[in-house]
Amino acid sequence: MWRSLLLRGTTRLLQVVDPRFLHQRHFSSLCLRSVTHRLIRRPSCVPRFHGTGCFLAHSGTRAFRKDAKSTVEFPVGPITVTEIKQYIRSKDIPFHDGFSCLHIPSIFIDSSARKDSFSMFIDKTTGQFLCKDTLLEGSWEDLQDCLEVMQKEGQDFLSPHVLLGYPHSVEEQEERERELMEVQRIWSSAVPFTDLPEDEAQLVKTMFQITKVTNATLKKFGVRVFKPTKSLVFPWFSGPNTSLKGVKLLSAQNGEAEEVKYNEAMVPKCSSYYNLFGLPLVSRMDSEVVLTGHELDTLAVSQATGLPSVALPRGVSCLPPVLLPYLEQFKRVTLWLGGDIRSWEASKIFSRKLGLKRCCLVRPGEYRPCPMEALARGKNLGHIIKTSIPAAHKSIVSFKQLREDVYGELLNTDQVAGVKWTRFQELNRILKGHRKGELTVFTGPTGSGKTTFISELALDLCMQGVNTLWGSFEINNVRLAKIMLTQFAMQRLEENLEQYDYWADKFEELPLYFMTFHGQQNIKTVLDTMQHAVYLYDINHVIIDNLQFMMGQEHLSVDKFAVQDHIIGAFRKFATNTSCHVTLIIHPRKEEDDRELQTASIFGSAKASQEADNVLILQEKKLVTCPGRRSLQVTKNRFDGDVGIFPLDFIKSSLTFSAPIKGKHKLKKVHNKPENEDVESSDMSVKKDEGKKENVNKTAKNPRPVKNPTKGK
Ligand SMILES: Nc1ncnc2c1ncn2[C@@H]1O[C@H](COP(=O)(O)OP(=O)(O)OP(=O)(O)O)[C@@H](O)[C@H]1O
Repeated sequence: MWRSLLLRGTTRLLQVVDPRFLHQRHFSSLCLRSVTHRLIRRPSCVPRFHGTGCFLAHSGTRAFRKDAKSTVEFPVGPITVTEIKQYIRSKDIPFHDGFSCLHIPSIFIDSSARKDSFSMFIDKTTGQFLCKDTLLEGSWEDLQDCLEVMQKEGQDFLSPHVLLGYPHSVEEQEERERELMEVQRIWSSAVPFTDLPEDEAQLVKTMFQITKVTNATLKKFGVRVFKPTKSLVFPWFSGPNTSLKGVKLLSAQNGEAEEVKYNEAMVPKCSSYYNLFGLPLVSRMDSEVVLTGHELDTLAVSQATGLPSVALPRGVSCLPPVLLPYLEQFKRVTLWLGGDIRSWEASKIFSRKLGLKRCCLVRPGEYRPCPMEALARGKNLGHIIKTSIPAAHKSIVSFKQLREDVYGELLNTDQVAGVKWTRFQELNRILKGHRKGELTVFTGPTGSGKTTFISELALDLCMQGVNTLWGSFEINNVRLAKIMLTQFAMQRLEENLEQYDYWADKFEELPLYFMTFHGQQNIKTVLDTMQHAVYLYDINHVIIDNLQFMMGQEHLSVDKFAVQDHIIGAFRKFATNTSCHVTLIIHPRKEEDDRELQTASIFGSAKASQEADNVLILQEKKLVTCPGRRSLQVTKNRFDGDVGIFPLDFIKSSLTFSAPIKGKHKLKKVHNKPENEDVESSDMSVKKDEGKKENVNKTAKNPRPVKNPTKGK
């Protein structure tokens, strides 16, 4: 019996990996082995599914312990909720149809001992399950395996202890124990806020700018102070006995204009552990919750309104599906994630996962800052929550409904323009930033450095918290990660191997994931994988290198343009539907060597440039004096129409492209002429009127004090 279960496990493919795997020399075989070892994770050993699949790879004398937070074991085919329901019905299991999950009685607890009769949750999108009583988690296939076994054996529950023999390496076990000890050490040496002398407590509150938060609130949420690092400690409790599973340490630093800047550290590492802050204070009877993006915001909401409130562990960067079961009991979820556009965008995306119908969103704005600021400014938080807007989308709207959105965009021009690159200022100048939901088409001559350049472009964004998924079909993930790591460290690591671990550790913390496809792929499989990764990791940027690998071989002679158009259309739709930015690398047609590429050089019909929001071309002018010189030309920019070109110098040791020394190349303005007419490859050319840009920035920093009659009522 077990043999067959394990064999079945081997058939599952690992299709998305995160960078922490990429040091491994025998990646795929190890992954498969880890799947065969494991049927379901045991919480005592592996507290969450993010920690599953840990394994060891040895290379010479070095050993890498990999914490497989984000391996995704795909269902053999994507599962639908109808299929899940059909299967469960076929096993005569009763279920409740929840918002994001189906609820069934736990199969790991004897029916006579079940406290809550429906304590097991099956994610409607992925089929992953979580038993809240035992904290067991697993994939849809795992669950099916369990149910088949139960049926065969005629049992009405399975003992987790018999079932879950997952051998952990000594190193893994030690690491886990170390982390738990560290959690305990911090927690026990931290001082409960209310035990601090009043003057010290006031000092801490002033430092964190939380003077309006009462001691009673801090006590209620169990907030402590860790003196050695002058940090606030927020506990994460979970499990049936509400035991301490982790802590978040928050330190405060004075930023510009007397604003406080917070730094966070988490134990266990943030990438391997997720929990909702404030969960133990939620009663089983509560049917309403306010979801915030920060622990301090949860304190503010709770104190000011008395409403149940929980905080997302990693703020607006993600809502891991593993947390969804804990939010199932609420009939109304108000998302108040912060006071900026990023929080607003995140709340719209997260509400899809939570079920639109029960979600209400607090729209950020002058009168609705983040909850802690609202408390500090004496605002009526209850009113703000009451007047939050339903997330459910109406297909026909009037301007009355849109006017707040329009106002928000006008007020926050800079944020609306997207995430700015730190390494490519010229690109900021032309494109203004990297925005959600757009499609960027990128082309350039064969071997000109497209992959290398896009790698750095994406890395820059990823380093700023843009959750990134790579689909590299041409070069394998190890090579790609090597390029990215070199660009990250900005040096030739081959010559500085002693620094490898230092950089690899930092690199591991990036929200970066890789699809494990290689060579020709079916577009549907790729899109399903992307969809799945967006759901699991809130991916904001997908890079596809390159489109030709989805074209298939057999149809090429039939109508390759139609195939390409179809693929581009599918990526366009994906970007729009998921609010995820897709960067698509497309090979150009064969051009004459001495001619610059233009939008029309993109292989295929005009569909690519029509569908794209941005078209970027890596121009290669073969100069004897400067052979590595490239230029990046933006030939389409739907956001504000600015197009232009600027030079890129290639630094071979770090594989990076940087803007040449200032003064060497003068900025050249061009009019918005048809592409390529005014291109001089060594000049930086921006069509834009610079004065206009200055104004935009000023507006963003000092918003017009126009009173909006619809606001603040
Ligand atoms: N500006 C440059 N000057 C010289 N070499 C470069 C430059 N940019 C990249 N390279 C090197 O050229 C090689 C090919 O680069 P890369 O794979 O990024 O090109 P590509 O355009 O993606 O190729 P392909 O057309 O095959 O997809 C790599 O070894 C890379 O380090």
